[in-house]
Amino acid sequence: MLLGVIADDFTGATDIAGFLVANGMKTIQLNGVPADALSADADAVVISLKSRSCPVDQAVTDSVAALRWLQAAGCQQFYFKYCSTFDSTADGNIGPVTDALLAELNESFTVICPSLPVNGRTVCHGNLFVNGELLSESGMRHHPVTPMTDANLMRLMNAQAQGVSGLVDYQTIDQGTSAVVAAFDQLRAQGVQYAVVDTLNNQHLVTIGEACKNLKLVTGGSGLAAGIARNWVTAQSGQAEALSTGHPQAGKTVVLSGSCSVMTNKQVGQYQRVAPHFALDVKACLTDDNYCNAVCDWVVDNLDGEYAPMVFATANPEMLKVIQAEYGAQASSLAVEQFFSQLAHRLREQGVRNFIVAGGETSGVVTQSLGVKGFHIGPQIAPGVPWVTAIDQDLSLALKSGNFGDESFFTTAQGFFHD
Ligand SMILES: Nc1ncnc2c1ncn2[C@@H]1O[C@H](COP(=O)(O)OP(=O)(O)O)[C@@H](O)[C@H]1O
Ligand SMILES: O=C(O)[C@@H](O)C(=O)COP(=O)(O)O
Repeated sequence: MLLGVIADDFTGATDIAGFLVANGMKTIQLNGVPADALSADADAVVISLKSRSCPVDQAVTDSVAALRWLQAAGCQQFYFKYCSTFDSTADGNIGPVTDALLAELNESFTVICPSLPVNGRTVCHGNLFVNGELLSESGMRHHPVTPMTDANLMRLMNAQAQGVSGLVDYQTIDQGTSAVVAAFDQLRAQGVQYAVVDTLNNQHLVTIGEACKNLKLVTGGSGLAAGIARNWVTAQSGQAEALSTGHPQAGKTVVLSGSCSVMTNKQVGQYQRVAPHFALDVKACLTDDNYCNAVCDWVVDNLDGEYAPMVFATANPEMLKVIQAEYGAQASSLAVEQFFSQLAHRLREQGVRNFIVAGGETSGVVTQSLGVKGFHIGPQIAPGVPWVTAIDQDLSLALKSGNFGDESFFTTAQGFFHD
């Protein structure tokens, strides 16, 4: 085992696992920290946690446990994967988890690299942009759990973490790997622990990846995975083998959407035109004990059409504001998550074998409730969203991060089925 990845949510984990496979590393994804050692033929192991929005102590404990497991598995470099839109406000978990991982590794320096240019996430002068808009002016400012109202990564890290952030700007990165390594050395000498790295394009990620070769810990979105994988890939890349084990089979399929992102709103809107759909009533999730059975029956009645039925909680910012004002932001999002968790479990009992899920937290609860231990990684439906197949059950999932994929994502995903 070469590379160990600790991902702070489940869509994030499949996102980076997909990029590692695409860049030639045989990769396996494990849901949570396994109780035992693993004898798998893999170059990289991705452990998915649900640590993005949980209490900070739990995020630290779970992340350190994952690190220790990966060390015991023989990994030589470690990658803390978080969201390409950071998804972590001033009191978020990225800073404390980074500090704890550095301390555990006896290290004092790492990079902060959320960028993913293929999906429009870039960093310029330390500010994170989403499709050319500042993060704080993008749809992410309305996120139900982590509303991002600051785009400056140094400021966010300084608020969350114990240490100090510095910047490696894009002019330095344009100068190539040795200039970036020299900038890291200079920041280290100034007492900086976290180097925020500007990234405008994929070439920058390759340069940053090379410059990170000797860092025990790197942190970032999935974009940096391509650069890091290059440092490890050997002639016997396992891409084709890994892709075939992760391919989905035709079978009963459902779409569950618990994301309220701008792109998921568009995807849900488009899919409603062609497929049976059911809009969740948050009040019923909170108050009606029989609601889940009723929705489950509706899904089962609609499984035989051309396209899979969709159950969605997805709401636009105005609708979300009304719901949150009435029931509370935390209570309503929890009720929706619990609903999807129960529904997924019941649908599995009804023979559903393919789950297309939109939303990181939503994917986390669905995967946990299905009791999947880990995944083989299959083909990418869209950048950052591969089909994955359970290592221990006859079950495939497409775990879509809120803002990933294009408008026809849900139909495109169903075009991958083998008989
Ligand atoms: N209609 C709704 N009302 C309140 N909360 C909602 C609603 N729809 C979704 N949510 C909650 O919003 C959160 C969305 O987060 P997540 O699933 O991670 O999506 P994303 O990938 O877009 O961040 C979840 O906690 C979900 O339960
Ligand atoms: O890095 C990303 O953008 C994704 O991998 C990711 O973490 C997405 O999180 P959600 O938007 O909560 O799905």
